[in-house]
Amino acid sequence: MNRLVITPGEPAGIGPDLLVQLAQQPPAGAAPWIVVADPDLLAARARQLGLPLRLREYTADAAAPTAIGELCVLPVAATAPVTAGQLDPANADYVLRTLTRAADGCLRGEFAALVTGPVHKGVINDAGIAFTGHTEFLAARCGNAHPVMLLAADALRVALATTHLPLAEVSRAITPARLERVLRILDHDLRTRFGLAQPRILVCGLNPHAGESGHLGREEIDIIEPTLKRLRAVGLHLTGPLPADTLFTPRHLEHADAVLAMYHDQGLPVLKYAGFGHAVNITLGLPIIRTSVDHGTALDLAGSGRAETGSLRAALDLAADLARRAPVACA
Ligand SMILES: NC(=O)C1=CN([C@@H]2O[C@H](COP(=O)(O)OP(=O)(O)OC[C@H]3O[C@@H](n4cnc5c(N)ncnc54)[C@H](O)[C@@H]3O)[C@@H](O)[C@H]2O)C=CC1
Ligand SMILES: NCC(=O)COP(=O)(O)O
Repeated sequence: MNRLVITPGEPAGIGPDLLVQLAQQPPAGAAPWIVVADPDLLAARARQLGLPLRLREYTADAAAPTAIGELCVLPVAATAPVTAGQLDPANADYVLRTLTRAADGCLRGEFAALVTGPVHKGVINDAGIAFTGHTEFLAARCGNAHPVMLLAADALRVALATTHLPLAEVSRAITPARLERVLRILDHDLRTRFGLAQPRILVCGLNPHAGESGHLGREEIDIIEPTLKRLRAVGLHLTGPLPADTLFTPRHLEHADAVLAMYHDQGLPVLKYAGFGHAVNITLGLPIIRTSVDHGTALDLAGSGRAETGSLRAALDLAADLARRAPVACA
């Protein structure tokens, strides 16, 4: 079984556009893919974009590669009518039903990997559902796995010690236990999923100038350095903590396979500057393979035909590669 499953994400965003647009292109990668979505929504978005679309209903035992202009759809009905560009909390449960169906299919081996389109975290919360992101949602769905967010663009890979956390909570969350868990998962998954025999990981400090010997913060001295020392002793190849402002320069990066940033906006702006439009988000630490686009819902572009499919294609290609390369086993 090498089928990939895709969730378009927020129905008012560009996710449905990207699927309709992708259907017009030669198939991405060798693996067939199935979309979990409302067929009427996809047909309506295709009409709005003025693009031809044939929908074929998915059946578990007959998933041939999809022809140009066609999507293979596992139908899940939207809760409320969808207008491109207009969020509606009534469809928050629809978004989560598509994700749940796709993730559960991966967990039971029906699909080889999950590729997600962008969701709108705010509107799901507006519907009264606590939700910080796919990463945390999928970790919970996979039996409370510890997820590690990694974004990759060309040779640059940036992982995060914390995911969707308000900045005011980050320092408290950088504990020896969390850092050790994240670094072990990162090292393990770079070996098993990316085929790196001895991954070289650069670790950012948390504070300006990595704390300036304790004068600008003590997390480096009290938490990060001792954790790195302990993990080096068991064979992990770790450099740091390094000041984040100079770590992301060629002199350091040419000697690294991945960077561990302490929080979302320490690492991702650099990654997106380097590769927005073709970067891929990968969730490590799960018992399933999950890749995703590097961008959000882009409500301003939904239904316009101006959304670019580069990151979704890259996410599909990487998901197919990862599924071919390695069965998933957690650290
Ligand atoms: N994987 C996911 O589910 C992600 C979801 N989000 C969510 O998306 C929502 C909107 O986030 P923003 O910060 O506004 O980021 P955004 O990525 O949606 O938009 C930022 C800018 O990039 C443009 N853009 C985004 N994707 C594009 C594409 N494929 N082609 C051409 N231009 C594109 C947009 O038009 C906008 O100007 C938020 O609720 C956020 O949480 C954000 C990132 C990832
Ligand atoms: N900036 C990346 C991001 O927010 C992706 O979150 P997730 O929905 O993949 O957890």
